[in-house]
Amino acid sequence: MIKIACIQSDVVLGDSITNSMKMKGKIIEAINQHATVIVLPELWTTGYCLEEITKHTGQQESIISELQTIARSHQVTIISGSFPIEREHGVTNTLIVINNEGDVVKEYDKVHLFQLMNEHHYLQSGTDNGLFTIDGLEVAGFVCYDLRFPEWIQTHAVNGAKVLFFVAEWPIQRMEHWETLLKARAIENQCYVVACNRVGKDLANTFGGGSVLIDPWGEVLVKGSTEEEIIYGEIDRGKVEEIRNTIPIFEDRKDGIYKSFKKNV
Ligand SMILES: NC(=O)CCC(=O)C(=O)O
Repeated sequence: MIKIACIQSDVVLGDSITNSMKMKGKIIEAINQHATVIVLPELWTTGYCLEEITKHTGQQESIISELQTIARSHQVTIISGSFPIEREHGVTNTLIVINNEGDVVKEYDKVHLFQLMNEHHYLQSGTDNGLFTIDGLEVAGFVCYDLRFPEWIQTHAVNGAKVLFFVAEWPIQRMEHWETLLKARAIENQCYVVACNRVGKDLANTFGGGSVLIDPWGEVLVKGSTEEEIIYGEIDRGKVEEIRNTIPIFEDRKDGIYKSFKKNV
């Protein structure tokens, strides 16, 4: 069993220092509750202050380094939400994974930028996949709007992922979509889904929380409210195999037919 914690926090817009001080306290709280995998939301250090995002990118490295120290000292994995990262071609919205030895083992740049929140004007999208491992278990991580692209997620399941992590700033008016899509991704991929969303408001949006742990049969094991809180749940490594043996969708897929699809009319 792997004990997971999702830290569903509020974010002070454009204040990486305040946000990181608060988050470090919450991570220690989760460690004291014996969580060994800790998940944080999307852009939790800055929020969506995209117009001035380049002012904040310089502060991210030292925050990531502090998280690495916590991960190493307490031997926990931190799926540390996403950060604005300055790259040669521009700023990316990047999921960072730190393993229980304190090493950054994955940097996944959000592939699908969300136009409704102006990401395409300020950020660059990624092209790499979200696969990584936790103690030998193959898993994958995604950022918020990526959730709406089932082919992208399923490609990771076909390539071995057994747990799908989503980090998000998902507004409250679309919570029905959030819950339905997360459940669908769990059922259609026969994977655990772990999703961590922020709460609170920025200048344009109120965010809905509702962080959740769903098993590979689609059962919701634990679900957050619309307030700040840490939700806890457990992943049973054997459960994915059990569900995949019951309905063997990965054996029954017809990849060849999907790829050779031609419209005849
Ligand atoms: N931060 C995001 O990518 C938000 C995605 C979202 O709200 C949606 O409805 O999709």
